[in-house]
Amino acid sequence: MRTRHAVKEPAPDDGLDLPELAPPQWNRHGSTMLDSSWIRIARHMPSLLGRATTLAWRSGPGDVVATVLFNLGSGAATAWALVATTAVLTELFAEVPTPERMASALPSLLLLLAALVARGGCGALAGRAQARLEPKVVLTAERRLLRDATAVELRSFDDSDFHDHLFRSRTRGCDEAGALVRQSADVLTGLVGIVAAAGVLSALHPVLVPLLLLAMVPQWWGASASARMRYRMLLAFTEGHRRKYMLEQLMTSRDSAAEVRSFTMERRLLTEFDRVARRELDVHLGLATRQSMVRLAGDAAGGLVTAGVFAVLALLLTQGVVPIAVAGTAVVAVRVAQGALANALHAVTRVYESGLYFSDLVAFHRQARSLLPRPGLKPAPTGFERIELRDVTFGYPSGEGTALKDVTLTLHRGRTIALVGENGSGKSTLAKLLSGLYTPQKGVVLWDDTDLSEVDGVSLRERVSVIAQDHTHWPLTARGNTVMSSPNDAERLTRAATAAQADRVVARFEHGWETLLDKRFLHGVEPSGGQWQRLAAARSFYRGDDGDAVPLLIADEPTAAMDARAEHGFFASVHDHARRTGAAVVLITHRLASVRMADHIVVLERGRVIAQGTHDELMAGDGLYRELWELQASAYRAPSTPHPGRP
Ligand SMILES: Nc1ncnc2c1ncn2[C@@H]1O[C@H](COP(=O)(O)OP(=O)(O)OP(=O)(O)O)[C@@H](O)[C@H]1O
Repeated sequence: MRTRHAVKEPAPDDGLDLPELAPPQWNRHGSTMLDSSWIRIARHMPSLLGRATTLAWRSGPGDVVATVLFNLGSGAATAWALVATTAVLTELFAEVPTPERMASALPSLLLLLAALVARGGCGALAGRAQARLEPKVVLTAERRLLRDATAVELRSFDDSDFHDHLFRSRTRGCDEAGALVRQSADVLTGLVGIVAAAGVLSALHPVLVPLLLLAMVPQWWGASASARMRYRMLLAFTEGHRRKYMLEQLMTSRDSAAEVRSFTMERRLLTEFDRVARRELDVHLGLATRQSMVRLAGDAAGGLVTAGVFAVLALLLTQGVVPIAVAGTAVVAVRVAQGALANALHAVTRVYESGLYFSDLVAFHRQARSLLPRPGLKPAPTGFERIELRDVTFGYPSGEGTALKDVTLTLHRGRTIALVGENGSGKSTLAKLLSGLYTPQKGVVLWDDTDLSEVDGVSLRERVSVIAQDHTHWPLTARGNTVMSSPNDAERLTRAATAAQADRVVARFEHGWETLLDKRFLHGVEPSGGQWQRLAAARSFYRGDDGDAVPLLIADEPTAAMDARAEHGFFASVHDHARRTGAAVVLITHRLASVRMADHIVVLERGRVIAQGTHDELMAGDGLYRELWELQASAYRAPSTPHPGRP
């Protein structure tokens, strides 16, 4: 019988029919820009220009001074050129024979030429200073972002708010800081041009200034319409672009290449791509028509108003209100001012837009400041005889409920403690608290009598060696991946590599320890999962092999990808490490056969310690540990069943 709500099975060449995407972080201010009025933009302008100046001053004060001075110089040269134009026209229209007119106009002509050269030179030098300033500003913003991102406490990365701010700042904030400064300088350039034209015209005849303002109205309208058009276009294209990007990634990336083929997804992906691309093309064509209509209307309005302004000038001329030379200069000034205004208006909208994205960066810095470790903490103790957790409770900022609840246990120097429990029971969280990456919300972690919440995190982490469950594949050589930030020592490297059996991995690399472990580099190689794990284990043995300086070694699922021989060797090395260095070792693993060797075993369930003791003690009871142990052991003890169909 058919169910009423049967799900339609896609045909193999149907697209993927992806649902609506969440709004992209990098374009989150697009709709704000679409709805912003000039009044709103003008209200924000002083503070944005102030911010741009401060930012620019911090990054390159010399270039800021040069930008301002050369822009002012360019404005002065524009005014000078307009005055010289009037003088040239006055001489040319004088009622004297032509050779005499030419001769007397020559000095003014030379002055005009000099003014134009000066204007061009100042413009070029201002442009150079601006071009130098932008990358410096971006660099300052990037450095500050990276400094804050690496300085904040680890828990910040579990906070989705912090993530959003960091992502937005990284993807657009820094570049927009540079754009904010560049566009602010463009606003200055445009304003200087307008002021120069208006100043000269008001000196020539006051009636010319309102005429100039009138001639600028179509520019204003054109700038508003084209800015709105631009944002509408960006918004309309965003969704399609992102879908196309996602599909392109799936079809071209190395990670998905094998599955695209194994599950024969090629046709469905291409069909979906075509569908999205066709929709995007339709939007594009529709917008192109509307854009040309707006441009046509803008040009027509601009032409009409400019013709009107010239008609008024002609009237003033015939009435004898302004002489012909002044009218000629006014025509030039109107063109200069219109050009400057168009540039300034475009720059103003971009300053506003960049300012919105830059505000994300400012918000990130503000948040990062509140997430820095407390200042004035004391250095970590050099060692301990025992580590004690008393009633420790911990919950992740973005997690639901608590990951650890009222955990109390003790670790001793030179002994191995194993944490066991089902997925999500809190083992890794407990390891992170022990390694000083997180601090509990309730209860204390003590190294002898020192409460770790009173200890500087960096100095504490220098005393702990960790093999993380999701260890990082560093884009470094095999040596770099093992030594990390410790001093390079050949004997120590050999010891660590032997303990983790990473020496056999390295022996197979053509360049030995100098082999780059990243395929993105020339001659780089990609180790297998198990080879990476051996290297990660060597990394922690290396760090731990530092006399008494590193008294705690934590291994979280260190052998999940290792073969049976490597796994056995690793656990033997861990116990040997504890005996040899006197360090306390915390071991997290689901392979209970390896746990048996631990001096003490702690069983966790839903964030609570439900049992602890030695293997024999726990096996004597009837709890979770015994149940899990029996399950694993029975898999090995089960008699082999013949394969159906085989004799
Ligand atoms: N970064 C995080 N943000 C929010 N919740 C988290 C985070 N990491 C872990 N948790 C939650 O904390 C609880 C304990 O997780 P934890 O990783 O400590 O378990 P585990 O015992 O190590 O599990 P596994 O055996 O699968 O590695 C789980 O409910 C998990 O969903």
